[in-house]
Amino acid sequence: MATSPEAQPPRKLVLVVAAALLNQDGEVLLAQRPQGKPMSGLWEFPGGKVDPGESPEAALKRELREELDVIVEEQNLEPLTFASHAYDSFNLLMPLYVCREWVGTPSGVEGQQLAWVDNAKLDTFEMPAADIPLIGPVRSAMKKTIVAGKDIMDDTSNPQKS
Ligand SMILES: Nc1nc2c([nH]c(=O)n2[C@H]2C[C@H](O)[C@@H](COP(=O)(O)OP(=O)(O)OP(=O)(O)O)O2)c(=O)[nH]1
Repeated sequence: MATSPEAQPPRKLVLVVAAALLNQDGEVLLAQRPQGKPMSGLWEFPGGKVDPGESPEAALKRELREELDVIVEEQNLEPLTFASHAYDSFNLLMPLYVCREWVGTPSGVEGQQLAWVDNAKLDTFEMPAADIPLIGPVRSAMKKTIVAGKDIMDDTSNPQKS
């Protein structure tokens, strides 16, 4: 007998916010989930759960400070896309922001490995199932950085363009 959606056990909704930090070379920062946590070893976008009463942007600013020791301004968090994924025990809803400006050098405060990853290598990092549909939009944002950077270089090397 086919199961109707109503027959599925209820899962709680978990709201997580995450950031694709993009550097000037068009690379994105990924963090490896530490041992002892669910999905350990997989590579994810830095972020975490939104606390009750907290705005998504405030939560992301807090998580990036706690996890990476970087300061971001909310105005530098640009909404990109979101993930909506049914894990076995919960439904994940995860807005993903692009961040191109921050203060500080990202470091793995909680002992997590970090990697700056270029477009060509993104496929080689194993990510949580929820993140797979995010890769396309992140790649587009990475390409935009490189195109914008090239325009700036072209402008400085060609004074007649200014
Ligand atoms: N930060 C982040 N979390 C992700 C991504 N993809 C994905 O499925 N997740 C899931 C993993 C976790 O279940 C949840 C993130 O919550 P979290 O990092 O605050 O929680 P956690 O499981 O590490 O542990 P805890 O804080 O509850 O102790 O979202 C991603 O790209 N970034």
